[in-house]
Amino acid sequence: MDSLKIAVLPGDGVGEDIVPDVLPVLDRLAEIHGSVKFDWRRYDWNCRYYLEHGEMMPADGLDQLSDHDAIFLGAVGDPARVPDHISLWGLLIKIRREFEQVLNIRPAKSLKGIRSPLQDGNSFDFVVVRENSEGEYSQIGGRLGTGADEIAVQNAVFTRKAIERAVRYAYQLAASRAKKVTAATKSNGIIHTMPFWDEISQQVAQEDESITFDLQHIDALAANFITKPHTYDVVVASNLFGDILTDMGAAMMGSIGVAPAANLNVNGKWPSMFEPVHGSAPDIVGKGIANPMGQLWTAKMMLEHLGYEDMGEHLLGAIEAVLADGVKTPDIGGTATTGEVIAAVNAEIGS
Ligand SMILES: NC(=O)C1=CN([C@@H]2O[C@H](COP(=O)(O)OP(=O)(O)OC[C@H]3O[C@@H](n4cnc5c(N)ncnc54)[C@H](O)[C@@H]3O)[C@@H](O)[C@H]2O)C=CC1
Ligand SMILES: CC(=O)C(=O)O
Ligand SMILES: [K+]
Ligand SMILES: [Mn+2]
Repeated sequence: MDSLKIAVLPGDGVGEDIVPDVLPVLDRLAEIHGSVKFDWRRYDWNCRYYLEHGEMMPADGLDQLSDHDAIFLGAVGDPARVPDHISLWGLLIKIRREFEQVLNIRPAKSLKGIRSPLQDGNSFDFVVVRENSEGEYSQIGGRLGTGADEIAVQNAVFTRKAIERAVRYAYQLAASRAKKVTAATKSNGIIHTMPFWDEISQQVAQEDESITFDLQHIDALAANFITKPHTYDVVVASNLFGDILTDMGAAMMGSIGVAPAANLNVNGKWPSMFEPVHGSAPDIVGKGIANPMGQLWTAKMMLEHLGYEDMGEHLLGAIEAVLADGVKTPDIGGTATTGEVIAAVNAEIGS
């Protein structure tokens, strides 16, 4: 039997409320399928660790993580105690960068049992491919001066290699879906990087004419998400645009608590990392009402990535059945607790 060595990082906030309780569901799924078992290795690296040690993870933290089949993470951030740029860049973004998890794949679709805030919210199904290694999230820049003359400069970095990689991945994905790729741009306002993005994505688009390709300015695209969400299949976007569009996708589904994500390493050198779209939700932490669906659906993406598609489908089926049954946390209109939703998914999985 295969054994999968998975690094488990609950992280902060609701990550700690959800992640540990999701693992037994996956163990049960593995037991039923009989072809694999999980070897969970927990790492409690988070803002508490930072306050004790002055860093978000040990100096050899990445070394320790490198030796796993995947990383299963909750969320990072405790903004009342540690500035976000320190906590996120010290753990989450550090792992994404150092492990070359260059793509962040974030599906969104209408789900039975959840009411979308959209008027036309019952028939959308799209995936955002977010460039995850560069773009607007760069460490290049700085601050200068004081008082009224104080300034800050932040440089965005775009490379041909990363743009081609993201658009090609979007194309591959679209080929197995509705054969449509939309690239998010803003070349009418950002005059160096975004025309570069447009040019390269159009070049990649020319390689495969079986896919419909469209460039849309991010402002119009955001509006279209609201008014005609069913017109999207695969959306490819820079790091910042993809970050924003995927919180929108989550909201369109009914709550950020249900949205999953995969940070993919595509060169096979390091593990990929699976974490839901949401953050640590400090406003609801410890109340037992955090929605675990996003973390569960994220687990489905991890299983799929590791080659256990059947287990992933089984899990997603159970998630959808529980939603349709109305076992829901308050963010999606229910009264169930985190634990009750997880128990319902566990029961739905069968034995
Ligand atoms: N990938 C990550 O680890 C991310 C971390 N963060 C960090 O998380 C902290 C909070 O950030 P926010 O901007 O407030 O975003 P957030 O995603 O944590 O919360 C936004 C809103 O969604 C709700 N929410 C989030 N997850 C939920 C769940 N599972 N069930 C029900 N409701 C849920 C929260 O209660 C809040 O009202 C910050 O430190 C931020 O930097 C934010 C986004 C992503
Ligand atoms: C940090 C953040 O907001 C994200 O990765 O989605
Ligand atoms: K997260
Ligand atoms: Mn985000």
